[in-house]
Amino acid sequence: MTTQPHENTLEIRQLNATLPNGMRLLRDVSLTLEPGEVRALVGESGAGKSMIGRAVLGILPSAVVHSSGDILLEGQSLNAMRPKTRRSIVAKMSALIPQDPLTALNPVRKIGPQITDPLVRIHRWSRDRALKRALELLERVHIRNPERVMNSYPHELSGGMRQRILIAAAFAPSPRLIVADEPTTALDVTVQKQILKLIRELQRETGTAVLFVTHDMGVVAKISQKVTVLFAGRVLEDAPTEAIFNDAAHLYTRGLIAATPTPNATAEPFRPVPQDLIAQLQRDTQAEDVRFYQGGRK
Ligand SMILES: Nc1ncnc2c1ncn2[C@@H]1O[C@H](COP(=O)(O)OP(=O)(O)OP(=O)(O)O)[C@@H](O)[C@H]1O
Repeated sequence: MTTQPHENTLEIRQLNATLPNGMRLLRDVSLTLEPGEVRALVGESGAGKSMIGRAVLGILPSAVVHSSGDILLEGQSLNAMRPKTRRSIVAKMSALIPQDPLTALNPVRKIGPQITDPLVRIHRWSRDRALKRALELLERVHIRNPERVMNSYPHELSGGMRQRILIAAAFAPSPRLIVADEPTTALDVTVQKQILKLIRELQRETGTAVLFVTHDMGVVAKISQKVTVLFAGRVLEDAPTEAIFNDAAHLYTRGLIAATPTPNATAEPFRPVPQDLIAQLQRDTQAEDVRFYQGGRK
């Protein structure tokens, strides 16, 4: 079966997510992700980065109500689908590399079936094919003695190894889209570098489009071609990574870049994003909320 190439692997159109108390977590978020592209979602804690990733994967917290917007995977509107179809399409086309590899793995199951089961259940592969692919991917992510690791429980492995396993599991079915949600945050600095390198290499080899959630502009520079900068669930800036670093349009983006610690000793010292800028953005956000609710949108 041949499939038509689509311009965008992912398209998010004016996505809003609101809590029942009216708090807006996502405000008209729109973005696109082309095949083979890495887009970083960046912003400080609480900006809504993970919420976007979760919305795409259909795993928003139950407290969140969607108020409007749509998500398209290879041109197919997820809103237009029945929930069961939507879940099946999303599971077949996408995968998650989570922040915390320990909680993402089932502690009482061996590693092997945790990689192979989704390949059999969701992708309808034979057990043999799934096993072969799991071993191949474990080798690719530099796991020594993959047979032994497949037979181990998560607690028998280091945090770095567990994250390699989740990367192998995410790439195993060759998904069109991967959401990587701060995949290096829970790891120590040297392991972080290796994991980032591995995701970059696998992404380039497979051409999988990646939505990469991070708060770290250093990571943004290393991994992405495009960047969406978020503040309080709102897109402040959307631009190619090079443009963001050379000539960011928004003061907040410049603040984030200046606030990134650098190993270069001659660089300017670390400066947090100025408080008056944050306060101004918070006022803008509140004013926007007033307009939103006065306009009768819910
Ligand atoms: N389960 C939940 N129920 C209700 N609100 C939530 C829930 N999880 C997160 N939120 C709220 O949604 C907003 C966005 O959270 P989100 O996790 O997307 O932020 P983030 O940018 O990924 O930040 P971080 O880097 O801290 O993970 C925050 O205001 C947060 O308090």
